Amino acid sequence: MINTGIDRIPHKWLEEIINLSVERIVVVNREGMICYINSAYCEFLGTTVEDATGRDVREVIENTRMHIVAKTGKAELTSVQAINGSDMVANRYPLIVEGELVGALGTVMFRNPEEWWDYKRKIQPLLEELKYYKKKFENELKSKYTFGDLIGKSPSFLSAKNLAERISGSQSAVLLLGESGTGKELFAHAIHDNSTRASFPFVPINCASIPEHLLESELFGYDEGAFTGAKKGGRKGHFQVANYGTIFLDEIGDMPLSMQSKLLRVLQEKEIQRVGGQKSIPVDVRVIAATHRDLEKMVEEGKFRKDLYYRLNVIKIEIPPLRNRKEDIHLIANNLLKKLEKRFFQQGIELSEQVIEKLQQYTWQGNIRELENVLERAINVLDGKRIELIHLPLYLRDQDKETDFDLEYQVDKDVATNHTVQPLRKTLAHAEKQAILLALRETNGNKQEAAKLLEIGKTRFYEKCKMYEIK
Ligand SMILES: Nc1ncnc2c1ncn2[C@@H]1O[C@H](COP(=O)(O)OP(=O)(O)OP(=O)(O)O)[C@@H](O)[C@H]1O
Repeated sequence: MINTGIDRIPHKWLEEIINLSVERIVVVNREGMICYINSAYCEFLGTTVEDATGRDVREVIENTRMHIVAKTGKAELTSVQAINGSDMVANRYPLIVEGELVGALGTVMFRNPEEWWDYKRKIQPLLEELKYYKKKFENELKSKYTFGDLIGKSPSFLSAKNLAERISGSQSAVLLLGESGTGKELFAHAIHDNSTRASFPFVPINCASIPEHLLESELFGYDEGAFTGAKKGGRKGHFQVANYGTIFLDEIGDMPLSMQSKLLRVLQEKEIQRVGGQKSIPVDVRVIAATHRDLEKMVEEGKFRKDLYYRLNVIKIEIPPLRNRKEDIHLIANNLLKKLEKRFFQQGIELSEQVIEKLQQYTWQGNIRELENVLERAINVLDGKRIELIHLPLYLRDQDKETDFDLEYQVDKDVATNHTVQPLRKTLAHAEKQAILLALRETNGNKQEAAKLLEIGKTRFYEKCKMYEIK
């Protein structure tokens, strides 16, 4: 046998050596009976060495796992154990002598109570801060709106809302279409909230706001050393964070083509690969995508992948613009006022009849977001409780002047309500295409007749048909 030198240490030194190396120590046999426990540990536990020795460790130490380590032979290092209302850090080692598991040895870190208090004083605020951010992070990953928050009673809005409610439980992808500010994000929150995934994360991403070169690592994460500046240990991407939950890809129409193919692969394979990583990581995520762009047209123009469009467009929900549901304006305005009252610590603010009328006349290019801004501005300049015309921005107040202009430059009602101002070139092209289609309809597809109706030559007519891709 190798002489380790321990034999040369006088026996009565041993206990002091142990006590100096670790303040609190306990040794149990395979049955979990305490063979040895030092007085410092006993003092901390509020017992005595005489009382504790020979007893089952579970009777002496709260939340202990020493009896388990004595059986499994597997060490448990730096595990947090609550004793006497404090979180202690315990190390538990299997005691193996001559190759045989004979029990376990446990130590509790910190050499004396002062050290523990000192540690606690330094660490406790950090733990609390960590807890606070953890909670905040978890809350941020929860859906913040329910279907109850989606205000509107107009048939077109209700049909979108009912469809969204009906398909919430499904696992299929959803595509939300609608102008900016119509409430696409609200719909996505509500769908997640009403789904079986509600207790898992809801992760909203704005594809337009992330620089192209970062999008992949943001969505799929990266491994350590993937690029200069990559964090040690790598980082999870949004898809991994959203596991078992829902990812909301807002402004999907702004996703670069190169990224579209990567997204398509993830949707098909249901697994991701981190940037710089080799491993495929399975993910179970429902995708809700949204855009204000005309995706079909983008597909035609080769700006959006057709296969990805079909993947995302399993359930399409179109949210109508505010100007097409004027009957909802008053209702939504009142609802927004209630929210704003809370923010501004006010109560009982109301809209005058003329204001309601003005709000209903306006075309709301920015939809509900614009309405929200108009009301917030009004509250800021309000003296009493009633929002009057004077509290509205000039462009809204002076709609009468617009009416004068309307009288002078009479615009068809249909054009005024359904069309936004486009570059003249685009508007003319649109009108020309419509005129050709109308003529062809009138003549049952006879091109010569149609050209005659339009009073243009045959060659020009064929050229234009080619240009507008009319067969
Ligand atoms: N039906 C609704 N009832 C009440 N408030 C709504 C409704 N729809 C939208 N809002 C409010 O309007 C604002 C804009 O909504 P949201 O961000 O969901 O629109 P969006 O279509 O996603 O816009 P963007 O395309 O610009 O991202 C939000 O403040 C939201 O609370």
